[in-house]
Amino acid sequence: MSKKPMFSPSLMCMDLMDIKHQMEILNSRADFYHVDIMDGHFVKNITLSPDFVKAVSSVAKLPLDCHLMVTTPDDFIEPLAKAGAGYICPHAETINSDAFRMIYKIKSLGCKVGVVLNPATPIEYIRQYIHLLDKITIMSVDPGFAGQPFIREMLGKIRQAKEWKEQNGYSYLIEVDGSCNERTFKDLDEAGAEVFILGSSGLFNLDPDLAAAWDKMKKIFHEQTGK
Ligand SMILES: O=C(CO)[C@H](O)[C@H](O)[C@H](O)COP(=O)(O)O
Ligand SMILES: [Co+2]
Repeated sequence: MSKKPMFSPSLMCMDLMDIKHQMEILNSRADFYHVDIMDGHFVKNITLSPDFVKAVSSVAKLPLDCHLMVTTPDDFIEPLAKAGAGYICPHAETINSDAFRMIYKIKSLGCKVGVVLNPATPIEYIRQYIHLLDKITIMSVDPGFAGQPFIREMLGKIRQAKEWKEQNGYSYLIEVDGSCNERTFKDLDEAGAEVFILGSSGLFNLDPDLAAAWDKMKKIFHEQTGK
């Protein structure tokens, strides 16, 4: 049976002058909100923050899914849980020395836990704890910026995540971050992606009216995947 795709608009790609109105439109359409948190160190950019999560939590009717592009994710876990994060997702590259401690800490605060993999990081890197995760996110661009070209080599990593999930009965969601749009939906879906993070090319640039942009995105997705 073909699974229903899930969509997660990337809030850093929104019109930041119009956040409340756009979230009201997306509340009844999307499945998650993707919140990029960067520290200017793990990646050379600075975007959203725990304060942002707190500010939008009163409007958000969907889980706030926090993608931590920071060198010291431990510093962000409690502030994010308090701010209303639904999922807290550090990068695998930043938790090698305390992965299990970090995973259990996130769960103990009542949040779901995800881990994000850079394009250059093999999926084997998270093999020892993958069964504990609610979500794995495969970056299909190097992290830090929106609007970059898709890295096709990531399709094999998505297939591997799907194979392990099916073989072992794991429950993690398989999510893709980076250049999910009309050029990639078909290949991503065939490989096994379940959650598609939508940035400018996948959603926000499709139409100045966000409800119309959403309909266009859904139409494109359906034409390409039959879903
Ligand atoms: O993590 C990210 C970048 O480091 C993001 O989630 C971006 O918002 C996302 O990549 C934006 O989507 P795009 O289609 O790649 O512009
Ligand atoms: Co992201």
